[in-house]
Amino acid sequence: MFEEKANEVVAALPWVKKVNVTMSAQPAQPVYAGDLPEGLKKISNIIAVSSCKGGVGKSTVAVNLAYTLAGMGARVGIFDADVFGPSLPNMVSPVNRLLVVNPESKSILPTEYLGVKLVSFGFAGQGRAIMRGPMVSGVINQLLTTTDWGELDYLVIDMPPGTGDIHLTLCQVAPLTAAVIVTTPQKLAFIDVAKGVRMFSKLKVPCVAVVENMCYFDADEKRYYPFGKGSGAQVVQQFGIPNLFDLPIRPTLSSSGDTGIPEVVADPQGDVSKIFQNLGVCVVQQCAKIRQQVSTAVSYDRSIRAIRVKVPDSDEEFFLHPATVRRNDRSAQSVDEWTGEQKVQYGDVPEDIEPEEIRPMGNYAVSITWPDGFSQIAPYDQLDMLERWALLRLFVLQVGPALGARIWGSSVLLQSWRV
Ligand SMILES: Nc1ncnc2c1ncn2[C@@H]1O[C@H](COP(=O)(O)OP(=O)(O)OP(=O)(O)O)[C@@H](O)[C@H]1O
Repeated sequence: MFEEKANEVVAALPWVKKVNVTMSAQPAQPVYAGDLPEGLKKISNIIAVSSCKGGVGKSTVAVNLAYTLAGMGARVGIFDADVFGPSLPNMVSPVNRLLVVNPESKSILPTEYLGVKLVSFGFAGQGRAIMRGPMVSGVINQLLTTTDWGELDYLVIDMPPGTGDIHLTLCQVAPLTAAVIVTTPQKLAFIDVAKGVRMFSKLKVPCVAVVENMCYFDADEKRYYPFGKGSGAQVVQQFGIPNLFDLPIRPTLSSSGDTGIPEVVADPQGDVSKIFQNLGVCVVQQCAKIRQQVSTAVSYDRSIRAIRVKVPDSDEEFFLHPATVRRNDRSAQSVDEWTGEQKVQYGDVPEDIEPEEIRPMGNYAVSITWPDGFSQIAPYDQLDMLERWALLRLFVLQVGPALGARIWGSSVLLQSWRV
């Protein structure tokens, strides 16, 4: 398309006699090429698809996301990190269902289906595994790092459910670019999402999207929400993750898990494929942003004991008092997720607390590590709100006690509403 268009536009110039278009692309370099295992060196982005509970559709999302990215022209691989119950072998139909080891380099060669490279314990010819934790970590480590993935734009990792050892192993071995969290709309699932975001925050991996799977189904010209409307808005507010995708319950999605043809391949024009297209675009954009480090710069200025926030795409910057930032943490450790009641009291946070480390979490938040080891996720929106709140307080102090007290009262209310 680009070639044709370039030809057409250039040929239309009156002084052009002949057009010769050469298409080339500069492959993106992996972010941390330094100490990486050989097999991972030529991978540009590694995306973890994760859920805290089993059976919520994580593998379905991972596989369909991978084939969507491949459909967009990217070079893609899928690593099924679930050693106990690998799902990948049922969801795709490669001709070769066994991984091959290159006798010279001793590296594993992935199998392939419709151009996507695939590695799963289910293709290792071992049957279902009965292994203890350290063995599992070892197997995963070996499978991931000794595979010769070649040049890939995206490696999608279908993580095992939960937030355990295997996740730590994976994050130590492979530099994850971003995570996509899959959940279902039940109220309780919010707590799972929170756990997942927190785990990835500790591992310094930004969560770029949440997929709420099995949200609704359509019947008798009506839309039904069998598990309730979900807690998407809460996810957006608390963690500042702007990208939420609702996937419906579809018999075709379920059967595609058994037929070996991903839904986005079987029905590329269907509704479900459109949702995956949007998810794919979101992942591509977020990865590009993460790589370019265009996120808001948040740093700690020790000389004035203030957290400096630089607003993206502008020269504007503002400063926040570290203790105020810590006191306004909205995580489960600080606020009761059910009642909204504040657990951390004002006096619990020392006035002179200083952050130990501030790291960007993609484009939406920073992760702040405090001296007591607590890792706080502070969405940029929240930091911005704290700045407004500080300005409001200044205004109250200036307008005098009587009017000030009334405005102060309403601003305290604002504060507790987390506007
Ligand atoms: N939106 C959906 N509509 C209908 N069926 C679905 C949908 N999403 C997933 N399923 C089905 O639900 C089952 C569980 O999905 P999947 O294997 O993707 O979940 P998982 O979270 O990866 O599970 P596990 O933890 O066991 O790996 C599969 O049979 C799948 O086909």
